[in-house]
Amino acid sequence: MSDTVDALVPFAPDRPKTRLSDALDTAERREFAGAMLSDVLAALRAADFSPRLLTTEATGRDVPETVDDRPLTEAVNAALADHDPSPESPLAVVMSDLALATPRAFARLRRDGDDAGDVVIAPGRGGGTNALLVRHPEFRVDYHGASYLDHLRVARRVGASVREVDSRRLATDIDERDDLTEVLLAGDGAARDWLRDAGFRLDAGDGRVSVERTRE
Ligand SMILES: Nc1nc2c(ncn2[C@@H]2O[C@H](COP(=O)(O)OP(=O)(O)OP(=O)(O)O)[C@@H](O)[C@H]2O)c(=O)[nH]1
Ligand SMILES: C[C@H](OP(=O)(O)O)C(=O)O
Repeated sequence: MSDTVDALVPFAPDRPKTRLSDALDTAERREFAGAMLSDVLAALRAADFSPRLLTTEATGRDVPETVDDRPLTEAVNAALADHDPSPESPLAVVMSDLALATPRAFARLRRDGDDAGDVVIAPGRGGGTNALLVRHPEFRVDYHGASYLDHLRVARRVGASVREVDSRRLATDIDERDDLTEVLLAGDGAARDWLRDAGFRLDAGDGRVSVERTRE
């Protein structure tokens, strides 16, 4: 396997993070999604991945990108077909909202050896699939819903072995207001800084840790 592994990072800057609408307005969601993406790209690079955005519109960022406005599953499957993954040329698919991800956590996806796995899955809390590393040419994705279970089924159908990465940092995707607590507790990058600058603070007032916004 070459030293650097290609990593596709789906990104939808046109309608970012709608489930955070109760915490952030549209412009803020765009900025915060961009900050999380910056953290993910930096951690991937530090773990020797070579990231490429799969984005619904051009971002102007200093990273290679493919613009594809088809729905997520269709766009990722087109990229998988195009890449034709193999043990010598794997393709990772990593979501852009993993604000706690570290180089060390991403490095766990790309372990070599006999038990490396034809498909490596880092499940998200709640049944999603936050990161994949695909070495099998016939594996295809089916996102949304309990995609983790769907991906286990797809792997079984095409005869691909599965290795699972059980990592709190990869399992924590930032979708809802409560998830912002995790960013303030365990993040150390641009997303954590963005939240602090926007006035978000941890609040342990009633014994349960949550976030409060001290100013708009
Ligand atoms: N290229 C592409 N990326 C997408 C699309 N939908 C979501 N994404 C990205 O896929 C990842 C997971 O997205 P989700 O958390 O399911 O959805 P989201 O759009 O970020 O947020 P919600 O609007 O709250 O569902 C994130 O990196 C998104 O930017 C899409 O249609 N095309
Ligand atoms: C893309 C989707 O993300 P979620 O809706 O679980 O955040 C999934 O992982 O299937």
